[in-house]
Amino acid sequence: MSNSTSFEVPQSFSNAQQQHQQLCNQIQFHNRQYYLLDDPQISDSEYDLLYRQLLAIEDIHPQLVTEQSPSQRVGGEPIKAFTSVKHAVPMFSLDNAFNQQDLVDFQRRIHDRLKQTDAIEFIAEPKMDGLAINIRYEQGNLVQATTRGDGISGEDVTHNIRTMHSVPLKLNSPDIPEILEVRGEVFITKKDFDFINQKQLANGDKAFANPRNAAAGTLRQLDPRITAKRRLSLYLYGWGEISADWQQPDTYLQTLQQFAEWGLPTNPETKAVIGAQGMDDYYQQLLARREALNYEIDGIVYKVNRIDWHAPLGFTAKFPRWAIARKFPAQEKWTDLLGIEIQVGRTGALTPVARLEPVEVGGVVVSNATLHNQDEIERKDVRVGDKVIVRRAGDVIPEIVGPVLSFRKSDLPKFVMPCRCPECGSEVIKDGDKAVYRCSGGLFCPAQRKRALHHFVSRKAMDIVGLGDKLIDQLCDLDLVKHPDNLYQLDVATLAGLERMAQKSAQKVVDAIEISKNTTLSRFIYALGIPEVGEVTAKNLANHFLTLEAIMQADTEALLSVDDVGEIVANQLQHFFAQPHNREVIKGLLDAGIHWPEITHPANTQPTTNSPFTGKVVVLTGTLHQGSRSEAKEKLEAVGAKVTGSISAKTDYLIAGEKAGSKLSKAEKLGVSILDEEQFMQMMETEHG
Ligand SMILES: NC(=O)c1ccc[n+]([C@@H]2O[C@H](COP(=O)([O-])OP(=O)(O)OC[C@H]3O[C@@H](n4cnc5c(N)ncnc54)[C@H](O)[C@@H]3O)[C@@H](O)[C@H]2O)c1
Ligand SMILES: [Zn+2]
Repeated sequence: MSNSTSFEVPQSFSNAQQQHQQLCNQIQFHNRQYYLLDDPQISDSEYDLLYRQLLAIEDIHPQLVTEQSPSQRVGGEPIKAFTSVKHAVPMFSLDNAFNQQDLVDFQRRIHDRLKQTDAIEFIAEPKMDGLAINIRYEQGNLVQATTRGDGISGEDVTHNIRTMHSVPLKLNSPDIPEILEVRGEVFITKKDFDFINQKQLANGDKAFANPRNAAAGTLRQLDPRITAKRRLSLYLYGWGEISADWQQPDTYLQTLQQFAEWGLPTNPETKAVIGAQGMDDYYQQLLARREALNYEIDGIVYKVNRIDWHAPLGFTAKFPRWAIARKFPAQEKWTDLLGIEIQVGRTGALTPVARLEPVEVGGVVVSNATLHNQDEIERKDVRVGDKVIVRRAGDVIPEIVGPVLSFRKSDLPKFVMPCRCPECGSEVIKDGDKAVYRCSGGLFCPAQRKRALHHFVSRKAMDIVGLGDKLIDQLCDLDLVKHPDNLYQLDVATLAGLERMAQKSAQKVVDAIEISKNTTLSRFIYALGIPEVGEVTAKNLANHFLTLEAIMQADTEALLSVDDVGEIVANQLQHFFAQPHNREVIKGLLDAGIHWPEITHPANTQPTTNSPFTGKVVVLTGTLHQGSRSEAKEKLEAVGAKVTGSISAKTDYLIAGEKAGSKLSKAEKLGVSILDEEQFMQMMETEHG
């Protein structure tokens, strides 16, 4: 392994020796957890760091290298439950490269040893994140399959390998060597990994930390029926013992191609590349496609393609000198979950955000990650105080995969959503059956300020012309406006002082604000921006209750008797008006002079016509040719129809214009009467005339 990162190696021999011993102990412990128990206690990058420290010490103090050092041993000892099998040819690990310079050095070392100067041809393959297997065929029959183990002896897992559909039990070609050992990686696809983990959790079992772990846990099962269920995959990338009389092709790539022709699974991504530049091109190209592959890879493996060069290059205690693995930046790190903070969004939605002990993942330092909502936290069961797995794949925002449960020493309390908004102290309520929690202080909450104001001035609300989003943002940023009632205190001088505003435009805005004071009750209700209360509901409320006071005082029962108001809407209304802050702002608006004409003939309680649409629930969809949908809606409402946005069993008519889509099919399914535009016009006209 190359040492591109340098560590402080103690100069005094006795200090170095002491530190070396500590590292050996730590690494041996983690090797056991990882290779034998399939239960790692630290992330791979943390492990790699320990390992590189060990190498750095041994580099400066070579007398510390003994046969027992983890640097001289491959993997872990075979587990006792399986029969231990000595490999005919040892199974090695791979040297690691962490950057392009390491690959340049790798090629230079090969040049030196072979006394070559030309760019070397390598084969490049994805480094599958699974575990190594040796499969032995005799006279074309699969006779044994073994794990790598400590490289000298492995575990006999023939019973499990035989369950894999991709592994031929018999090779049928006439040119199969008497003895043929093929080597490759047993792995689990991303899809199968998710599937297995869901099953594990559903059965109350521990989820696997990563696909490698799942593959190892699955392959090292005593009961092959479990293995068979979990769908292992295999790609071959090498060989062990092969009968000496076999005419092996000259190159690595041709040998793999021969395996493929015999029906053995090999990775179609495998390619020949030239020199350090070729290695880098392949690396970059695969790194860019990493997410799209259906299996996890943790790097690229390069091997000298000419087989006759392998012997002169030879092996170290751990790996061949003719191969190297360039690691991808780690996508997953483990870190501490220090706290869960609540962010309030523009719509008042509360989002829990994990505060993390800062950790570098995939090249950026991550100290926060969204946990989305309460359901997500419960599903993942993350708790403050946990060690959590943070993942950042490609350019995707970092996410928390889950806790490392083996680290949870004591019972940590579960997370609960606060019942008050951290920004404004208003009550927090759950959004119907959705997993969203929302601050109910819509008019007052600083987090919701801009959005509340944009909505307040919009055309269908208070319709304040000239008060655009950008101007509102400026007013908020300068703290000139906090709540909608502050708009009515703005004067020309203040507005004229703002960016891109002149005396004349400022005067126009002030005039528009003044004009907006004369409004209707339904517009006013709509302008308040109460969640779930759209234009239609606002109109129905106004027509039903006639006054603002009545709406504000209405109890659930009264609210439910209004058209279009269900339990969710009733709940939102009550919570909204219960907030003292919201009431204050409403009072401020009325004090500023907002008024509306008294409602004497509410449209839908005293319909003036007897159209076939009177009292009917109607939905509009698709493109209409005679005027817009909102015009059609006005006409319908004028004859006492109730126009709603979605099809349900209560819908009486669907008016379907051109290019009607899902609403049309839903109406058909529910047996709702469907009218085209012409039929609709006819029905409207005949009754009017
Ligand atoms: N978290 C922990 O506690 C812990 C403990 C021990 C080891 N580890 C991790 O295990 C790794 C070291 O394990 P290792 O010794 O098995 O080495 P390795 O996984 O880095 O590389 C060797 C292995 O790569 C695999 N491989 C995949 N594709 C290959 C290809 N195309 N050609 C050849 N080989 C291919 C083979 O299984 C081979 O045995 C490191 O990533 C280390 O972080 C972690
Ligand atoms: Zn709030």
